[in-house]
Amino acid sequence: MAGASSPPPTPKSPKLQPPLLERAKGPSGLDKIVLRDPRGFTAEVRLYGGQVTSWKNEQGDELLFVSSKAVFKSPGAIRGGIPICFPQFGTHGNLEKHGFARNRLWLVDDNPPPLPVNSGIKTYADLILKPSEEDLKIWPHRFEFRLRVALGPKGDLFLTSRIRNTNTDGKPFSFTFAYHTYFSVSDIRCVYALQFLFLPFLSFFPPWIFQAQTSPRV
Ligand SMILES: O=P(O)(O)OC[C@H]1O[C@@H](O)[C@H](O)[C@@H](O)[C@@H]1O
Repeated sequence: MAGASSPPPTPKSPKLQPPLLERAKGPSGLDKIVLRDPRGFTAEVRLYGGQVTSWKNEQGDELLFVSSKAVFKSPGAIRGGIPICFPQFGTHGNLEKHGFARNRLWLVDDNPPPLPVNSGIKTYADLILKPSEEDLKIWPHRFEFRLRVALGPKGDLFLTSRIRNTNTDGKPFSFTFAYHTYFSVSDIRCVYALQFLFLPFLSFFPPWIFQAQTSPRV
C-alpha cells in the first residue's frame, strides 16, 4: 500500500501514434485517404477511380504494382493498384473498356449504412460513386456504389462493394464488375489462388470458352 508520503507516480508520456486515417490533399483538393494499421500495415485509396494504389506490410514492402508512368487524373485510368471495373468488365458491352467507375472522381461517404461488425477491423475508409447526368446518357441507370477499404487484424486488405439500384421507377439493371488487381509478384511460379479451384472461368484466349480452374497455381 502506498504511504501518504510516497511521491505521486510519474505519468507515463502517451505513446504517439500516427492517425489511423489521414486525408491527403493533392494539388486539386482531396486526393487520397491513407489507412494505417497500428501494427504498421498501410493502404492508400485514391478518390480518382476509388482506386487502392498502395498496400504495404509492416516492413513497408509494397504489395501492389503501380506503373512508374501511371497518371493519377482524368481522363485515363490509373495503371496499377486495384482499378474497379464497373458497370462493365472488359469489352463485354457497349461502354468504354472496363466501364467508367475507374475514371470518375468518387466522394468520401461520411455516413455509410452499417456493415456487419468485424471486431478485428479498426481502420477503414468509405467512398461512394453516383452517376452524373453525363454518365446517365451513356448508361441510363441510377445507382449508388459504396466501397469500403479496410485493413484487417493481420494487415489483410478488405474491399467491400455495395451497389444499390436507385432508379426512381425501380427498373432493374445488370452489370459486370471486377477488382482488377495488380499484385506485385517477384515470382509468378510461387503464386497460388486457392479459392478459385474448380470454378468456371471464361478464357480470354482462343477458343474463348468457359473452362474450369484445375490447379490453384496462377
Ligand atoms: O489497358 P486497360 O484498359 O487499363 O486494361 C487493363 C488490362 O485489362 C485486361 O482485362 C486486359 O486483358 C489487359 O490486356 C489490359 O492491359
